[in-house]
Amino acid sequence: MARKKNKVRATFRKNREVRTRENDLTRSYGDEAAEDHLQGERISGKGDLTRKRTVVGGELIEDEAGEYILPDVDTSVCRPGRVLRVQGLVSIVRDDHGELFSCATRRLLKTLATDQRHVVAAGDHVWFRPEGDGEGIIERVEPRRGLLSRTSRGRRHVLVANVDQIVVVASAAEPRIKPNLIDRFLLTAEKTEIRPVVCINKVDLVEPADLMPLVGVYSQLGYQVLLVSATTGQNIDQLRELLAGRDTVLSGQSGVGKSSLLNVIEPGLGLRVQTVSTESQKGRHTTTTAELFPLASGGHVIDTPGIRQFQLWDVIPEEVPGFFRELRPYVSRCRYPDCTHTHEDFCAVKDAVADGRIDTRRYESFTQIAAGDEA
Ligand SMILES: Nc1nc2c(ncn2[C@@H]2O[C@H](COP(=O)(O)OP(=O)(O)OP(=O)(O)O)[C@@H](O)[C@H]2O)c(=O)[nH]1
Ligand SMILES: [Zn+2]
Repeated sequence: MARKKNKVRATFRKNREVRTRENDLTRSYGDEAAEDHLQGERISGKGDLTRKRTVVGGELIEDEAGEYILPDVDTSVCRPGRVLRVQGLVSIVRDDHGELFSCATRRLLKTLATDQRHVVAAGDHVWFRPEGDGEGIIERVEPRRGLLSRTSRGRRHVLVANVDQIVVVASAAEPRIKPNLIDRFLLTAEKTEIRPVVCINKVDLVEPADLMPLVGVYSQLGYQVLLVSATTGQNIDQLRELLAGRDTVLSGQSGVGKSSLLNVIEPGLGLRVQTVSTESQKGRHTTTTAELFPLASGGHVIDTPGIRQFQLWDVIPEEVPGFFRELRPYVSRCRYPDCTHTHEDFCAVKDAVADGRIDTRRYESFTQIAAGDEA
């Protein structure tokens, strides 16, 4: 019988130990579980390192050495799958052949979730035990990366896991292009550390040359920029290629053409996307149930109204400079360690703006966001 046992080595670093452990556990079981683990048994190790051993339901989840042990899975009966969406206690899991299963979650894993939140999130890679009739039991959740989450009542709720990229969609016209809004979307993408791509749609409505200065700024910052038109099909192949085999969140202001782009990339998919949007009209800003839509080319697009508009991530003013790529090299060179880079003298950021090393418009975006101004 094939048994699969995985050990994920937790990296310990002085001072960052607790955070690192939180991240490690978060990747695997979600934040709520992580919080509980951290309240668990602690054993002092060398220096200021603190180590603990966690046992849940009689099963060892983590040993003193910080080895994180995933539950055993009997691979002769269990199958790998992907969670497309979570509906209450049921997760819709798609196996490698595209077959769908309504899965409950094994009790051991549930122990790791606390009160309201499910331990399984949309996008999770799982091992599940098929139980016939399109049903199954999730036995194990693989470690996560690329998380989109939301904080509610002081807890982080994972909306979707294992996202590869965020495509920030803007439109060249109707609605007119709003660079500051692109910056806001990029900032939230930077916060998640998921690769952002800028996609400007409706280029059929403008002179391409008019977009070049803006495209130049983003390209220089290292962002990939695509100029497309859902109407004429311009560069749609490029966008299709970008989505193939990856898990992508499409976000952007309402009306920029996200649904239209998905429709031309994959007819039929758009229809389903429409259904989701219509269903969620009632609670437009509160619906956060993420759903993965498999693409014929492999990969998925992830759609939820909340994620589309990107209103879920709160950013505190002090972290804003870190999310502007071009500001990062300068922030540590200001005279005052708590420099806000707005009104201070001897500010390396302002100096860089003054002599053109930082784009003025981007700097203005930065000051607006850091001041907490509405878009
Ligand atoms: N001229 C032009 N119009 C487009 C293009 N793409 C979409 N549109 C139009 O823009 C409008 C909005 O498109 P949608 O696809 O609904 O926009 P959306 O971003 O999905 O909007 P939400 O669902 O509200 O988030 C529709 O009337 C489309 O026909 C394009 O490339 N060129
Ligand atoms: Zn400064």
